[in-house]
Amino acid sequence: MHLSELSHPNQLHGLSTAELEAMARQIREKHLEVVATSGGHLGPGLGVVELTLALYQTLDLEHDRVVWDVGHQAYPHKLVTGRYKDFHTLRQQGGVAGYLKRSESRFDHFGAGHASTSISAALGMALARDRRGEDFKCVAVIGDGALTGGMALEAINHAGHLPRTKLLVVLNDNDMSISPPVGALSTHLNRMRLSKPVQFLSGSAEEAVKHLPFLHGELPTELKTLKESMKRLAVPKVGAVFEELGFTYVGPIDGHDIPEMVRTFQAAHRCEGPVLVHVATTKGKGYPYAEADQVGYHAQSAFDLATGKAYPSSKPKPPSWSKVFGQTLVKICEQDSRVVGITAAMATGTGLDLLEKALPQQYFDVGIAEQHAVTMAAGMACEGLRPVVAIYSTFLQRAYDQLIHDVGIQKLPVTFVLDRAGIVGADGPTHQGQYDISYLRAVPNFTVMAPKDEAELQRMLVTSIAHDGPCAIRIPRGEGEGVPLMDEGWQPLEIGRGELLTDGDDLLIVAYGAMVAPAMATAGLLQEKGLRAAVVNARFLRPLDEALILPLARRIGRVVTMEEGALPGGFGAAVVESLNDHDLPVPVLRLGIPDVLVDHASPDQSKERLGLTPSQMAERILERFGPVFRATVPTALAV
Ligand SMILES: Cc1ncc(C[n+]2csc(CCOP(=O)(O)OP(=O)(O)O)c2C)c(N)n1
Ligand SMILES: CC(=O)[C@@H](O)[C@H](O)COP(=O)(O)O
Ligand SMILES: [Mg+2]
Repeated sequence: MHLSELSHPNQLHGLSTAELEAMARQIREKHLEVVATSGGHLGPGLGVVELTLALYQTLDLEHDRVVWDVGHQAYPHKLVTGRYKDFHTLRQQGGVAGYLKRSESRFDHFGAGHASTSISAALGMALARDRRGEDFKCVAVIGDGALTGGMALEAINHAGHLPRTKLLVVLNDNDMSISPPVGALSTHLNRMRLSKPVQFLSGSAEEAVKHLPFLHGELPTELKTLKESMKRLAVPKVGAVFEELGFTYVGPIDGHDIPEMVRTFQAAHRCEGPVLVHVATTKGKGYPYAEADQVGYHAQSAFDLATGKAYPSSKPKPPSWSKVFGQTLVKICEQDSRVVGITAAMATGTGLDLLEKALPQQYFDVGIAEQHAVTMAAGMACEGLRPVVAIYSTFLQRAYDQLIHDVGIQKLPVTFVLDRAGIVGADGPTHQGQYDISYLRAVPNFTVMAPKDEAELQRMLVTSIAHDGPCAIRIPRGEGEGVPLMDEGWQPLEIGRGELLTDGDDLLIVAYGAMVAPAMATAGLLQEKGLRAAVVNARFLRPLDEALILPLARRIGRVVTMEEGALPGGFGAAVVESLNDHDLPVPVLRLGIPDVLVDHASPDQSKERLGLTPSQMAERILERFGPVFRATVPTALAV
């Protein structure tokens, strides 16, 4: 059977190993073709092709549940659950999502995108199953990176305490997070995988004796048993950690050996209580470039399959916000040894890999552990360090209590750089940096700011590090505005002071962060209609520059706010509240992300859909204030 004929994963039942291996080749081919064409996560899915086929051959997906952790590795899952023909639309507007999505398929039993949630969800399903007296398998497939997330360990702690709750946890151990994994757990997992006895006992025993004629290429049962018992005795049992926590541990087994996995999963399904099957895989398996550069091929934009290289961009791009942040922080750390950079397993994404290379002693990667990162930074700040925590806006959501409880209330000098703040695009709703303006507004003692461009980012960084209290700076995904940058000597900003970029009497536009450039473009379009708008770069959400904004609002009488964030509780709401608190009944048009989920699409497509392009914003302004403009600005709109 060809992959394209598969409409239900149960069609995998009864296929021979050879047929499954042929299917594996077809999955890899499709996976590579689509990701090379439109970008996406490459290495993770290539590593779980055989795992997916073997696991699904032992499950009845009409009844059983499978929860994939993160879901970035689940392209093979999508290809064997009826989405082969649409797979070319991966991560495109209206197309197949890049993560599991309950609304996309009945085989997507739980959505994700953020790591370390799968065991909790699968355990919840198992407990519900038992309460309802039903009988289906519940399986969580979690990576070694995601296993470093606190939630995963919380779930293991709970599941291991329920000896009669059947649950299968498949640990996909490819010895990689996005970067090489960090932490004691990862070292422990590796001890089993890499120890000499297991290496000897794994494949080499068969190889060593296969040529002996009387063995006919087979390892005699006695030697197999001996091998197994030696394996179990000769190396520290990595399973002890899980077995002491109440799990039956099996492994590590070869995650590319379909028959071995089928046998093991079938045996695991017969076990009572929680079972953990430790599967050793290779991230990027089957594509040499991805195997050789597992960090670089975790995720890729469109690339040439033959060379593995990204297509050259048509015109030179300015450095990304993340790169400017990373480079600037290196310079600051060189001049001030109190300053340290902290990432939660996102060194390359945040630009902190530059600090790791330049000043490793001032760099910390805590693994996928955002809560720990925040509170560790708080502890560092108590002892005189100036920690800079770089976490994506969406992933920082996971450490909200730590922001309040450990940093804000104690007013500790920690700087947070929220990368990917705003619309990120193809990663969709779980990854949009949509909520940080709202969720930071209420956190006590925080100074919250957003730069209009990379030069202002540099100034905000030095301002934050010098400030004796917590600060948060949000920056968007992708390349910056391309403004000239200084190498050092950045002038700190006055906390709470915005800037008037251009004055005008017909309208006041107050823009925040990455919306300042679009605000200026919108003002330009309005000027073509005879309208002169004042534009303020707010710079600060907290404290808001009321001394600048309120007199302008009072004089002009019409306000538009612009933010690349959720409108509920966002920047515009802060301006409205300020006007209200000062009894200024000035009409405000708030432009931003309404109370909706922003699905996967390109950032430009999403902005178009949300009415956030300069031309759309100009139209919306004219629609809202048109009558007033006609009455008070006769020359306006006449053009
Ligand atoms: C809470 C959270 N923090 C960070 C990330 C970013 N992230 C996506 S995949 C990944 C690495 C996951 O490693 P692993 O679970 O081993 O999966 P692999 O990529 O190796 O298949 C990280 C850090 C995330 N998705 N969720
Ligand atoms: C799966 C995951 O969460 C990360 O790989 C994320 O997709 C990275 O996002 P960026 O591509 O914006 O760094
Ligand atoms: Mg991994």
